[in-house]
Amino acid sequence: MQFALALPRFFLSPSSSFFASSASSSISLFRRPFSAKCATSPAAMAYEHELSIATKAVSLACRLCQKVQKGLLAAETQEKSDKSPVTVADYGSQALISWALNEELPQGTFSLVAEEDSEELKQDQGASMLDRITQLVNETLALEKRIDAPFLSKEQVLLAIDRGRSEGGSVGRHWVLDPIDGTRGFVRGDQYAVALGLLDQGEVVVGVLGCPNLPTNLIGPEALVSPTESSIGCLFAARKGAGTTVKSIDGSIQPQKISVRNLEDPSLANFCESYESAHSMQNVTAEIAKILGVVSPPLRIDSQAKYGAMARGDAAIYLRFPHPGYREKIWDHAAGCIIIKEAGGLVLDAAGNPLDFSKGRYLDIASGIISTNPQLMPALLAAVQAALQKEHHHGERVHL
Ligand SMILES: Nc1ncnc2c1ncn2[C@@H]1O[C@H](COP(=O)(O)O)[C@@H](OP(=O)(O)O)[C@H]1O
Ligand SMILES: [Mg+2]
Ligand SMILES: [Mg+2]
Ligand SMILES: [Mg+2]
Repeated sequence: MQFALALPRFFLSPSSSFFASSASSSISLFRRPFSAKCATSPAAMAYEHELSIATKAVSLACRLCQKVQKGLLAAETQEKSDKSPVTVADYGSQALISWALNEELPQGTFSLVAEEDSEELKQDQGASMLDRITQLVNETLALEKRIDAPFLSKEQVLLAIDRGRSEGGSVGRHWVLDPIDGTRGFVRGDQYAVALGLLDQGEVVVGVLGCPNLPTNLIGPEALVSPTESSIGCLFAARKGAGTTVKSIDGSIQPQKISVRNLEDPSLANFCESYESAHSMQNVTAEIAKILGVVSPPLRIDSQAKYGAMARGDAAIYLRFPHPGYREKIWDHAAGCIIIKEAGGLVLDAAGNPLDFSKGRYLDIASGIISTNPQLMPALLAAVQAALQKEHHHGERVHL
């Protein structure tokens, strides 16, 4: 019988689970999932193992990113062909998460849709960057304090990064990774997120957002001023049907259930949007806010940290209206989308359709992504249509 081929490696040999030996409390979690996955498991158990390994992989990557952000040197940042920045931390985070998930999942089953690839690193000018990434990955793995901490070669690092080339789609399971979302914020010393999701048959069923610079206290207009109690670094986690939780990355705050703001009067709402004005048309978002009667100033933060912040009530509305021609990628929204949905919110395109993650690496939407609670959504959709009509009349190439 060829049974063993289908078994996860950690199941065949307990010591081969990377995470299991680093935290004794996790051992039982890592041995349970195989039976949970193969038996007809109750809905409450679905994706529990996947959420657990995703949380651990994202925590590991956050550690690497925090270390790099503290001492980022110019030599550690590159410009991609589309002029966007990429750093040693983007590559290191992708390598770590890809490697860790592949270790934990049944052999041959791991499919990853991720933002980065190793093309630039394989060029002559990428050699020193690859050395640094390999060093960072191994230093981070060693911090897990395993006696037999693995050591990855440069080739293994490149291989792990390039596992992210999957096209995703509507069949089977695909992990979706943005190793650093908001690289511009990361380089600026601001907000960024490590964003990992899991698609099953085209639907996002698990999402984890590590936001190492997000205060654990609320940051919206109703934030209580209690600076002594706030720590920095939040990890949001959601799985289908089980709600959304947030905990602190440093372990000082245990996971707590969170929900979006339960607000019905749009004039009392506030909204969040990109920090980078090039990523979203701020004249359109200002017009939408005006139509709704929103008076609070926008909360502008980089990355999917916006989705996390909204899921715990920092903002009641999320608005994103890229300039015409921009194509949204699934890794920029997959984790954030389930974190909002499981916190009771809705994420739609500007026409009111749910986001479809089953079409490959891109989201196939005409214009804009919006999010709020179900009570406010009808008024928001009406305001969006009115604002887009107005833009259209002013001659901007806005798709309606
Ligand atoms: N012109 C543009 N319009 C909209 N989004 C853009 C953009 N250029 C880059 N982005 C995306 O915006 C993401 C950051 O999100 P936000 O605007 O919410 O901070 C970037 O993720 P990366 O930083 O992972 O490349 C990138 O995918
Ligand atoms: Mg990028
Ligand atoms: Mg991104
Ligand atoms: Mg990125």
